[in-house]
Amino acid sequence: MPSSLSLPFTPALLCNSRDSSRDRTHACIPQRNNKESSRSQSGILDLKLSKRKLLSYSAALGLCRPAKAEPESPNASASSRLTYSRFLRYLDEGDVKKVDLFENGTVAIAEIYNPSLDKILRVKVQLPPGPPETLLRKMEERNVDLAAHPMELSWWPALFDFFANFGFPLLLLVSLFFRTSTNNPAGRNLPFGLSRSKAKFEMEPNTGVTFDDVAGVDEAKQDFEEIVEFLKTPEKFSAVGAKIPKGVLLVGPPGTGKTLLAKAIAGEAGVPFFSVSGSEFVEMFVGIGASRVRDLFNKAKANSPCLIFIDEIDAVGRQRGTGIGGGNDEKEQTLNQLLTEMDGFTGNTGVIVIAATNRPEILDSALLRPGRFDRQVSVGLPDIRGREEILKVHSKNKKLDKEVSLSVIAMRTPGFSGADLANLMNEAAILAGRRGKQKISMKEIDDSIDRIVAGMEGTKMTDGKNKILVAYHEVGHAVCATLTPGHDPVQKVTLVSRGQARGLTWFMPGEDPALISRKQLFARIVAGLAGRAAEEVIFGESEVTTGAAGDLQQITQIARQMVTTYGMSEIGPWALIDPSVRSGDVVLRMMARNSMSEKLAEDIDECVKKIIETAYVIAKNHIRNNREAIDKLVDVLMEMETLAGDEFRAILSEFTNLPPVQIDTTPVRQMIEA
Ligand SMILES: Nc1ncnc2c1ncn2[C@@H]1O[C@H](COP(=O)(O)OP(=O)(O)OP(=O)(O)O)[C@@H](O)[C@H]1O
Ligand SMILES: [Zn+2]
Repeated sequence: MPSSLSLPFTPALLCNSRDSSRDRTHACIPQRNNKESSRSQSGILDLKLSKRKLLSYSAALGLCRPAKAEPESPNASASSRLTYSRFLRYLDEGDVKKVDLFENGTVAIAEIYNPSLDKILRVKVQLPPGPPETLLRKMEERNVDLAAHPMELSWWPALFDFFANFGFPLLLLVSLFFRTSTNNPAGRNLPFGLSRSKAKFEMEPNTGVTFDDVAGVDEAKQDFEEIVEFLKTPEKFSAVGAKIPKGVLLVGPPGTGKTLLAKAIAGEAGVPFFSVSGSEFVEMFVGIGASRVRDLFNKAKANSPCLIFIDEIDAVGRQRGTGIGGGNDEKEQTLNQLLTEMDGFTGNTGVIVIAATNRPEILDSALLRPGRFDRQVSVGLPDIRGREEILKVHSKNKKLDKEVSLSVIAMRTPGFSGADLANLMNEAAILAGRRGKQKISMKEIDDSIDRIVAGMEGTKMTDGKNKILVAYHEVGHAVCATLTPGHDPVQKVTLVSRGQARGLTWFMPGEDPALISRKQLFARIVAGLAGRAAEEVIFGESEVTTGAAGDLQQITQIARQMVTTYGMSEIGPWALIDPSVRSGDVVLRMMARNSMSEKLAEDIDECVKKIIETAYVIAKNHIRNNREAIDKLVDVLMEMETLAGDEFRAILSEFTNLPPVQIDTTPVRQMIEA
């Protein structure tokens, strides 16, 4: 079976973490394929091997430069790169001897035996974020000497790499540098007029953003009210000897409005807003970051009261002294300078520093000490009410059709961040424009959600065996989901491909995924297995395809989490894996597994297997017992290509008694408001 057929149903009914809710909304969808970062938020269902990961994985592969010196080269050093796929090949052949993992397991330095040279070569391999457990297991099985370093790879191998690529031009640059600096004995200037103190920060005298522009983060806004007051009238606080925090750490996943919130604080207080990104502080030349920090604080103090916003503080604020060879001097100097500046605020200088990160756990503890960033404010992904509020903000300047219901959109978009929702409304407006409409209708919004979640619409499948197979696979998902108590209702089933998915079955969530019962999780496993079950029952065991790969990854993940995280198995209500062990933290995950007894690890596998086997039997029974209905549904789907949830249920109910469907936001709202 061609691998292109793989993942026709990329099962998202089966949720994940950052996108957990989203997946829940739309079963059978691939993870979003738009801007994604490896920064993930631990959530109720953290699917490590989600499609999102697979996408970023292939992106990582795509990013690998053609190996400059593959291990065949006798000159290979650790800075020689090897593509991930070639690395896997060496691993399969047993030629990988030693692997050191860095950067949370995303970068490996591997020692590989090259038989033709009879030599061991050191290469650098970019791994996908959160390398699959199977990769670790494979390395263990092949007796690879594996060491994980909870630190970042020091800058010098990167420099090595840089020299290997740009050695000659760099020599030229260096000679130019000396020429210019001899002209300027103070050495204050760098080549080509790049002044050492050239500020890389931006200053907005008035952001024009207010709290009304930031929705769904009421608690965070409350936390900042006092700071706004202070920035408005610092003297009021100084007069009574009140000490106002100098630094606040804003923690939250990407796109949740951290920058917007910081701007709104400055806007509400009517003070200038200085912003800089942590990664911009750090430059190749040691000392520049520190001088930029000095510069920034000097300018801020001269403009007080004001607000400094440091985005991605983790880029400079990681724990110090952890790189190979003692760490990265430039970063350390920058961080030290930042600490010095913050300590240097005596009394109320009227400068507040807000820093944003989505990885507070990797920050140097010195940053979090009293007098520095000693307050933390969290902004999470918005809940259903928050999404509705954010949608209101972003539909203010848009012409919406009367039938457009923001609460229905909010319901259909669990897992979306504020930035995603802003993007959604914009996409819908563009689509309406392209369709020559005067107003945005629900159709444009629905299409935009599909596009954001599942990717661009693909080419139509031609009639033939593959199309029939995908139709049975999708109808299998939809029928089993409908017949299994606890599953969300089908929103639509379609053979229109999107992204890498050949067909999709979408579900309408009944509520936000804050609390999911065991029954619901089990129902997702049954429905997730139903595509494969349909293939097997209808076409025979030997005809099943690679199309269920994504489904299987997701349901396995859910089953494993039921056992290890949610205490929903015979092992009992224990957290067998520390929830802080997030999908990306491969090092911690390995340690967690290693610290477990053999017996416990076996028991976990046994329970996971049992859950999946039971669910598979149920799914196959549903397919066998409803064959007539399924055949009819496949006929109609082949003809129409897309079936709306109601149409689907109407046909299915001709053959079987269906449980009543409730697609109504009211109960959710009542629940939230209660
Ligand atoms: N809570 C929100 N209310 C209204 N709009 C929002 C909200 N959150 C995000 N947005 C929209 O998304 C855009 C991007 O958000 P912003 O840059 O503030 O996120 P961020 O958390 O700083 O992201 P990152 O971590 O990626 O820097 C905003 O300009 C705004 O249009
Ligand atoms: Zn499927």
